[in-house]
Amino acid sequence: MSNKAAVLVAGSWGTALASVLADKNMEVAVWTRNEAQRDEINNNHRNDRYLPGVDLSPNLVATSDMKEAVTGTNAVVIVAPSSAVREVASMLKPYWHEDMLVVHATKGFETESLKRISTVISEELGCEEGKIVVLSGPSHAEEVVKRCPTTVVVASLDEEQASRAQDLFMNTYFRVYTNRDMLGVELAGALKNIIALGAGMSDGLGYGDNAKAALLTRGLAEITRIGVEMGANPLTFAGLAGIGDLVVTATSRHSRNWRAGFMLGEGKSLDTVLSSMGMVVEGIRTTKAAHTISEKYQVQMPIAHQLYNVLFENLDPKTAVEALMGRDRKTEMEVITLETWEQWHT
Ligand SMILES: NC(=O)c1ccc[n+]([C@@H]2O[C@H](COP(=O)([O-])OP(=O)(O)OC[C@H]3O[C@@H](n4cnc5c(N)ncnc54)[C@H](O)[C@@H]3O)[C@@H](O)[C@H]2O)c1
Ligand SMILES: O=P(O)(O)OC[C@H](O)CO
Repeated sequence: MSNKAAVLVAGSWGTALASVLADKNMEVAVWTRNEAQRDEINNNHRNDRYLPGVDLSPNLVATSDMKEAVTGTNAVVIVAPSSAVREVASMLKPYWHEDMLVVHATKGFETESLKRISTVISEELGCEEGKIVVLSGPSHAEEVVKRCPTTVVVASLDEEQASRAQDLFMNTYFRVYTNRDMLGVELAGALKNIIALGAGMSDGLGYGDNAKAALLTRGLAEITRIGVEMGANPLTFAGLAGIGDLVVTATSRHSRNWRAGFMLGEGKSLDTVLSSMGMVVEGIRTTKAAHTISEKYQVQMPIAHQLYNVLFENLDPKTAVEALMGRDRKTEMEVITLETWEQWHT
């Protein structure tokens, strides 16, 4: 692999992943459409809007020219918001070649088509889905740039591509595991943001740790239920991309999803919340996607359903909690067992 990597785009997570690579003494080109941001990175080694107060490595160079960003590299990392992935991948297309490792670190779906991000990228590049790797797991950009110990998972339909991605990113503070279940890793990374919104909302309403533990546990149950129905391995949801990322997102003030939920719980409107964030809150689009997916697969996702009502049907958050607490009596053991999953897949 060449010693140069390209990262498309320069938001919080793109800049943090670029820093991981720069710490491995790689030459890293970060592509951004924003020329002021490009100049700030190149002249001041800062990206203050997205990572305030962080000094970036001089190995990290920004450019607004896609050709310049990706020329001379066979490792490209796409870290655009889900709403922009198709557009960014289409800009990469003229420079894509068979030997290029393409890793994406976006957590969401293409809302209109309900496609996963790896599908969107492979469609735009005109390549097999096995050429794409997803990187996911519990990882706040703010902690990665401080070199706090962090573990993530990379998954691909092609294990060799996943190993290449593991080699690319692994360093002393950034530990990378592989996983063969790309579908499960992508679903877990996207869907946990809904539960993080709900956990923030619960905190904003003034509810306590009992409520949050309930949301995390039952949230994981509904993520696993839909994931297994769609063909994912249930064990993926017990791993870094599942419970790991759910915990880090739903319990941390770094999380934009948790913060947005908190403000909604305090009674702020969705418009007010969005205009004050200034960064992507993927859980909002993902709640819409999950609402449609749960209907399509006829799988109950009660927490996502109530979040949908709060976000898009003006339901008062407190009433949403009452609706969740007042559901029909259930047994806890409805989550599909590994045995059942294996029977379905043999
Ligand atoms: N921030 C984190 O800690 C973190 C960690 C893991 C995964 N992620 C995921 O990474 C993805 C990106 O999140 P982020 O935190 O970097 O977002 P961000 O809000 O910090 O930055 C988004 C960037 O995308 C750019 N952008 C938006 N639309 C664009 C377009 N059409 N063309 C080109 N650039 C465009 C913006 O200008 C901005 O620089 C999300 O899916 C998120 O869930 C984030
Ligand atoms: O800040 P959030 O809520 O987008 O979450 C960031 C990451 O997904 C945490 O792993």
